[in-house]
Amino acid sequence: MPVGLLTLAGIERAAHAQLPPEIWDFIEGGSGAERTLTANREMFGRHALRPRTLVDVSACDPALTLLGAPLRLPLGIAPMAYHRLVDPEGETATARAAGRAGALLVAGMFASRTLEEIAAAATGPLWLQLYWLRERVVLAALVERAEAAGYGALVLTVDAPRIGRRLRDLRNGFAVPSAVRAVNLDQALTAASHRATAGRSGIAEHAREQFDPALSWTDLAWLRERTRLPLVLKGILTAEDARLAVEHGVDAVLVSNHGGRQLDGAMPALAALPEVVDAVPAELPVLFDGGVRSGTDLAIALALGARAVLVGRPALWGLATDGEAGVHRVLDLLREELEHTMALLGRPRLADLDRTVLAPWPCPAG
Ligand SMILES: Cc1cc2nc3c(=O)[nH]c(=O)nc-3n(C[C@H](O)[C@H](O)[C@H](O)COP(=O)(O)O)c2cc1C
Ligand SMILES: CCCCC(=O)C(=O)O
Repeated sequence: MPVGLLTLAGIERAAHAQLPPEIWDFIEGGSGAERTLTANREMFGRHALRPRTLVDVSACDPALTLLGAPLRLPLGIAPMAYHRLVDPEGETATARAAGRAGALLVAGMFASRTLEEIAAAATGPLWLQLYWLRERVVLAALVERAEAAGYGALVLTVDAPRIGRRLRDLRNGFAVPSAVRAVNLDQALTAASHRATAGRSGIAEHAREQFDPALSWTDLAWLRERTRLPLVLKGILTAEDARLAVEHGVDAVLVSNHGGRQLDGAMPALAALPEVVDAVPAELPVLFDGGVRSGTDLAIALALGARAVLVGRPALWGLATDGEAGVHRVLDLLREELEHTMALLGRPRLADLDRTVLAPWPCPAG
C-alpha cells in the first residue's frame, strides 16, 4: 500500500490527481466564498480529547443498531448524486464496499444506477435520499420502488429549495456528462443537468425547474401517508427546526449543511450539532455529516451526541481511486482509526463517548 494512503488525505490527493478538473470542482466545491465548507473542517480542530487511563480496552466495540439497521460501526456514506462521474460502475461498487465494511449507504435520488441495481449489490443497510420535486407523482413512484426494493428508510433533504451558488461550477459552466444519467428519473426531467452553458451550472438550472421551493412543514404529512418507512430529515441546523421535526413525527434528523454546498455562511455542521441534540428527545437519533475525515473527527461528533456519522466526499475519493476497494479502504481506515481512538481515550463502548470526552482546544496566543 502506498504510504500516502494511510489517511483519507492521501486518498484525496490521489483522487485529485486523476479526476478531470471540472469533475473535481463539482465534488470538492462549496457555495459562495466556501466559508462554511472551510469551517466544517476547522471546527474539529477546536476540540481536544480528554483520555482516561487504566480502563480495560482489550475489546473496543463500535457496533450499533440504527432505525432497525445493524451496523458494525456508527458510519455511513452520505447521499451523493452521480457516483458514475468518478467510476464506471458507480453506486453498485459503493454499495458492495459499504456492505463489506458494515457501514450504511444512503443512495441519492440522483444515483447513476437504478435503485434496484443498488439494492441487489448491497449486503448491508441501505436508505434512499429524496429531494422534493414539483411533480409529486414522481416522488410517490420512487417511494414505492424503494419499498419494493428493500430500502430501510427515506432521507428527505430539506436544505435545498434551490441549489447553492457554487462558483466553481458556474465558472466551469458545469454540466453532467451525457454518459452519466440520473437513471431513476425520466430523462426529460433531468435534461437541464446535461446542458452546458457558459456561466451557468446545469445542476442549478435543473433544480430550479424541478425542485419545489414551496415545500413546507405541513407537506410532510403527504409523504408520511405514502410510506411505512422511517423518515429522516437531512439538513437541520437549528434547535427550532429540530423541535418542529419532532412535532411532525420524523424518525431521525441529520445535522448537515450539505457539505458547505448550500447556504454559504451557514453554521459549521459540528457547531450546530449540540443545539440539535439538546432540542430532541434522547431516544431520537441525531445523525451528522460535514467535514469528517478521520476516526478522531468521528469520535468528536459522537461525543457531541451524534448517533452515527456520514461521510460524503471521502467515499467518492475512494471510488475514484480504486472502485469498490477504494471505498472500502476509506471506510475501513475510519473504522480502524475510530477503534484506535476509543482505545487510547479509554472509552471502549459507544455509550462512553459523551461530552466528558471533550475539552476546548487551547487557543494559541495572539
Ligand atoms: C458530489 C456531491 C454530491 C452530493 N449530492 C447530494 C444529493 O444528491 N443529495 C443530498 O442530500 N446531498 C448531497 N450531497 C451532500 C452530502 O450528502 C453531504 O451532506 C456532504 O457531502 C457531507 O459533507 P462531506 O462531503 O464534508 O463529508 C452531495 C455532496 C457531494 C460532495
Ligand atoms: C441536482 C443534484 C444535486 C446534487 C448535488 O450536487 C448536491 O446536492 O450537492
